[in-house]
Amino acid sequence: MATVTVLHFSKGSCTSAGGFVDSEPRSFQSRRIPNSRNQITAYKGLRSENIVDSLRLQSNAKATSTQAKTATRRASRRPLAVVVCGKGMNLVFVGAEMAPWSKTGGLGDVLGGLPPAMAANGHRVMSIAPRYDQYKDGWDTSVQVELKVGNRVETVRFFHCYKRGVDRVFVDHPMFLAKVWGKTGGKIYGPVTGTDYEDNQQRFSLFCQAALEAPRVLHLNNSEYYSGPYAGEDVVFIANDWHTGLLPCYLKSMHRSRGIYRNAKVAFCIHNIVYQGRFALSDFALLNLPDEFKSSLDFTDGYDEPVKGRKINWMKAGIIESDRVVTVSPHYALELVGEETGVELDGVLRMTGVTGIVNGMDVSEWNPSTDKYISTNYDTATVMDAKPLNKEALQAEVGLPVDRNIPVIAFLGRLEEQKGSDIFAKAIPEFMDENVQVIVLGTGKKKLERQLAELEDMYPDKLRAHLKFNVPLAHAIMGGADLLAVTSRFEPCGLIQLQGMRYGIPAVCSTTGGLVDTVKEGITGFHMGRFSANCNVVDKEDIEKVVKTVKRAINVYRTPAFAQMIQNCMKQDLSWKGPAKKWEQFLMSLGATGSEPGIDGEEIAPLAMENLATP
Ligand SMILES: Nc1ncnc2c1ncn2[C@@H]1O[C@H](COP(=O)(O)OP(=O)(O)O[C@H]2O[C@H](CO)[C@@H](O)[C@H](O)[C@H]2O)[C@@H](O)[C@H]1O
Repeated sequence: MATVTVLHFSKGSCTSAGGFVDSEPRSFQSRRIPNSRNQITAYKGLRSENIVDSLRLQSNAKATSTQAKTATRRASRRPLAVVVCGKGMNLVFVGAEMAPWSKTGGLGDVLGGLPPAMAANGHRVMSIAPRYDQYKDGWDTSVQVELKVGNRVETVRFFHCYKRGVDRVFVDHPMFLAKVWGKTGGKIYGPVTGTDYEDNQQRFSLFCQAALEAPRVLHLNNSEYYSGPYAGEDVVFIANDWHTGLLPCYLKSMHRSRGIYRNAKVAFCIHNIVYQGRFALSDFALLNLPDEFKSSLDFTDGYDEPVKGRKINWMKAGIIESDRVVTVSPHYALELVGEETGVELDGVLRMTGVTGIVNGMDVSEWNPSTDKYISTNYDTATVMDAKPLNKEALQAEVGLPVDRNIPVIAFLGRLEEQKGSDIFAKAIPEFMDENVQVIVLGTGKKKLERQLAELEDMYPDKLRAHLKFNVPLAHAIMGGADLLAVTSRFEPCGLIQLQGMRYGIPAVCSTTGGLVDTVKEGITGFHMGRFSANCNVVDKEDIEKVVKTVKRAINVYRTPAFAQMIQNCMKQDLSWKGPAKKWEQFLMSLGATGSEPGIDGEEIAPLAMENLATP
């Protein structure tokens, strides 16, 4: 029996079964030609007959004559040579968050950063998220589809922009925009953190269905190398977390049964197994799925929430109905199949298997040498001079005594049991006799926020608790802090420690999930050991682990070895480049028709405002 607390989502109310309305499928298989600066180099290497072949295929798909003429002109200008790049894949990422447009945490970061890295490697990439605000860079495509949700027919409209080589698609419906109005840090899933919208099942049922329509109905011509709808037989969908768990079910029941997406594949990515989308069994009728899918959703646990007894479980369906399952670090993949840590889906995951690929991070948004939120920019050569200046600026900004010689420990993240902010809070009084300052930036459960606010009252000259979602302050903390406390009970990958290392901050971290894969003891951080996964209590031994390791880190801070650790942290390539290659291998293994490897591209450098955390 797993001991991790599982959070449940509230149930919806409508009941009915039915189909959906759509437009005719279009068969289209373009020759994918890379589209970044580096990829243009590869394009030069294409033989002209490949390009002509590409044109013929494009024209089948109603590509415009202008495109054809342009490409012919290009082909005639470029030398003939051997083909140096693969054909790539048609990838469609689907997720409830997509930074910088929407983000409550790491899910948004991954949907923001991985797709451009895949595009840089020569794949044609779309990523789809709900439209939670009137994004000024998201244009109305005027394309609408009607979808059945519960017993209603709903109209969704697609908005779009093309950035960093990716078609970003936003699904527009009042269930998203009117509920959230841009407050994506806190209102994507419910009116306040920890409370869910009553109609979350209808919202995400609609979203999954819309995401399956987008590649088919949108005729996108933003890339100079790709055009037309994505949907041939070779689309690979990457569904992320429970909100997209029904995507493979709808693909089979609504599309494949009608001869569409026959060879399309779905990979299901688990960012956090604790959120599974468990609802009352009777809600199955809301989902417009044939009975044959009932067993994939059917789930029994020992909890009374949201109802006693049998339930449906969206994540379970995502795992079972997808072609392959992947998660965000190899160590977490091992934990997922463990009885104590698989949160009651370990048995299912042992059957399906799960691959672990460690996340990358957005090295453009998080770049100490260009970061506009820190007072003194720096790199590996200048970090030792710049850090003290940034620390002083940070201390002044948060209202702590300004002293460059005091080590500053930061804690940044959602204030939830997963992140162990309660363990950290209990440990703080035990090391406050040290000459140290603590800065917390986080928002989350009120109980946990209060706990930190009380500590600020206790230590007005040593601790600040900023209970907000504040991107500029997050950057300023990375620029000025010395140590990063990551006290997670479990951590699938963790992006905080990657961001910290990029800014020369060794992590003081628990030994779990992706923290095992990304933080090396004595080299890039300090490991505390594994904590109890029981979210209902704070284990005394875990408090001691935090205290002991924080004190150990403070002692190293005062030695030359710490300077070496800063260098070790900063010299790593933490970008999406390496993970994107692993993702390519993984997605190739799904065997979608026509899939070929891409090229060795560089991450497409963000231009202008594309990479800022708020659109
Ligand atoms: N108060 C605040 N103000 C400003 N920015 C804030 C903030 N609190 C958090 N952030 C930002 O939100 C992101 C949090 O990412 P994490 O990966 O650490 O956690 P999360 O648990 O949300 O993600 C889940 O998904 C990701 C992606 O797969 C996994 O890495 C992770 O382990 C898993 O739990 C970071 O970019 C961080 O800077």
